[in-house]
Amino acid sequence: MVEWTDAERSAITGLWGKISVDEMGPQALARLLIVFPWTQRHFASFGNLSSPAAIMGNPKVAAHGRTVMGGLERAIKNMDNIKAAYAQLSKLHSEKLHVDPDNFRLLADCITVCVAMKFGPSGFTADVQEAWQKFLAVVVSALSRQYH
Ligand code: HEM
Repeated sequence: MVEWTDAERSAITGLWGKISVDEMGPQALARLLIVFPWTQRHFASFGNLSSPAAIMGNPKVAAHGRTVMGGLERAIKNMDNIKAAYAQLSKLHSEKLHVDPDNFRLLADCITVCVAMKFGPSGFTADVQEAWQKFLAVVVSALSRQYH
């Protein structure tokens, strides 16, 4: 079981409170598809992904970015049992969507880059970064749990 200090909890929930899912979700998913183009193969039904501009302007990318980022709310609300909170979502990504679990970490890193750019060094301090990356590592591990 993951232990959180009070300082980590407040850093994570404080940062989450400032994050706009509608802004960060589309940015992070677009960044994933641009920087790691092999991830595009899961989104063949999304239409035009032929260039960074096409990806950033694609409304289906934006909508799914909001879905994925909104999915983090579940972990925020279940910080003491993230594994159970994501059991179904892990099964979906493994058994139905066949997403390679390495990609979870790539998306987590894209989210962190977008958040760091948004809040800068004064908002995204070293302490906040450490707690946030621990949080995303737990999310990634929980999502990878149902793979075998
Ligand atoms: C932080 C990591 C991730 C989270 C929290 C997450 C969350 C979600 C959520 C909440 C859904 C909607 C599930 C539903 O409709 O019941 C979803 C669907 C999906 N996810 Fe993820 N996801 C993550 C990473 C990824 C990655 C890395 C990929 C592929 C590279 C991916 C591919 C998909 C696909 C293809 C769908 C279905 C899209 C559709 O057809 O509507 N996910 N994900």
